[in-house]
Amino acid sequence: MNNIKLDMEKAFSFVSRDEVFAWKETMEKNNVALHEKTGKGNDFLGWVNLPTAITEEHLSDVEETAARLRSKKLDIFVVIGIGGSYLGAKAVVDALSDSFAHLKGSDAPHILFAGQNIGEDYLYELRELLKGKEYAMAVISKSGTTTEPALAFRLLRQDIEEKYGVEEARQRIVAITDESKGALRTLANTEGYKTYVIPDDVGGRYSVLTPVGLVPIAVAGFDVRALVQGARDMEKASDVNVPFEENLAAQYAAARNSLYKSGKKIEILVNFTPKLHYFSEWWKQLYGESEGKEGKGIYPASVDFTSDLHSMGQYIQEGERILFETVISIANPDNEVRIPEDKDNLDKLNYLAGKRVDEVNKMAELGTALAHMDGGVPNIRVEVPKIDEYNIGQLIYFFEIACGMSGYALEVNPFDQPGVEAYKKNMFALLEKPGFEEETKKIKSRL
Ligand SMILES: O=P(O)(O)OC[C@H]1O[C@](O)(CO)[C@@H](O)[C@@H]1O
Repeated sequence: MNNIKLDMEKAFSFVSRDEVFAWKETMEKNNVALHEKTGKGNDFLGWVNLPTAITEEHLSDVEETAARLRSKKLDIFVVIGIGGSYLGAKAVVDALSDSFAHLKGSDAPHILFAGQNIGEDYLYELRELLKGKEYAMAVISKSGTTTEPALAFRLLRQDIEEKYGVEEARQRIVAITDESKGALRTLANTEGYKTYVIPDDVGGRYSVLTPVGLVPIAVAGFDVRALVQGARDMEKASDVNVPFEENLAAQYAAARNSLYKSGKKIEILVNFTPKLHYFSEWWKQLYGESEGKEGKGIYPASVDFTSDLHSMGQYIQEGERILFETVISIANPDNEVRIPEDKDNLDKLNYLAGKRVDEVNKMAELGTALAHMDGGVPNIRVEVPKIDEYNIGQLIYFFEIACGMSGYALEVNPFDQPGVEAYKKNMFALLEKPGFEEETKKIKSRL
């Protein structure tokens, strides 16, 4: 079953339906290359069949770990990781959580993140907070050597061992990393932490349905089975035997490539609910790292509407005409709020009395799409019935498989990220990391 609807009508006045559908053969071929592992980066395609490959035992194991940790009556579960080892869990947990859960208190621990930045104040304040809280943590790094999470884990590991003692700390740390390589694997084996493996053939940005995402999402109290089921159903709906005319992910990949070729260099992922803010951050890494290389690629940006209509709205309406929008539209919010009558009507809102707030939001969405279209910004709409585990699982796989097909259409390897190394090399040289002596000399001569 496919719950997602794709509406490209408001893009078709910029690139015709025929132009988009002319990608049929290419996208079908690209989909086969992903499934048969014959294209570029084919050693990183473990995510393609991941949803259907996830076993019952694996899901039970993740749920047992989550239950064991939660039995410690945690206030906070800290997830240490960066990029793909952070954004998937953050996206799903934020989408599914009550916006004010941290102030309302609940049975589930609050999920906080570390190692996703090198902000000294952030780390200081987090450590101060944790002193007075019950907590446990997951440390997530595929390579096991990324500086940001390694640094955060070095600090937080010392703290947790000091607070609970080494033995109990071991019971409160889960390590999610490579099966055999990397410093984190070595440490986890030595310490006897509960560990999960990030498969070799699944890159960070495609790893949300591995334990990288599933463990934090389960600890937060969400239904990982429904999430995986949503992804499984989208895996089926995007399979190679599904023709382009019915394969929405292939159509989305085609539309964005048509728009790119027509000069629309920036894709803005738009939401109309703040719950999806981090879903856009996850999507940005997925598309940015996959496509932005060899001097090519659509630049993935994002906005939260209607908030950002009052900041970025001006540029989108009238700035440089290199933009298109992809709107994730949620058909039904979880809750109902009706606008009350007001006897004085000073705000002149009585014409809305009795209507749901979502009706106003939906008209803002439609009005924005029409205005932006009139202003030269094509609009693709991805409609999802509601935000829940199942539908988020569908969306995740939809964007992943579309990204693979789209990256191949750009003729890049969508599964590497060589450009990320440049900053690391300079940072290590500047920090005088052993082994970087030559680079240190060179970089210092530039300062
Ligand atoms: O899980 P790791 O190996 O710590 O990597 C984290 C992130 O760093 C990158 O390798 C580069 O940003 C991403 O691709 C990845 O998601």
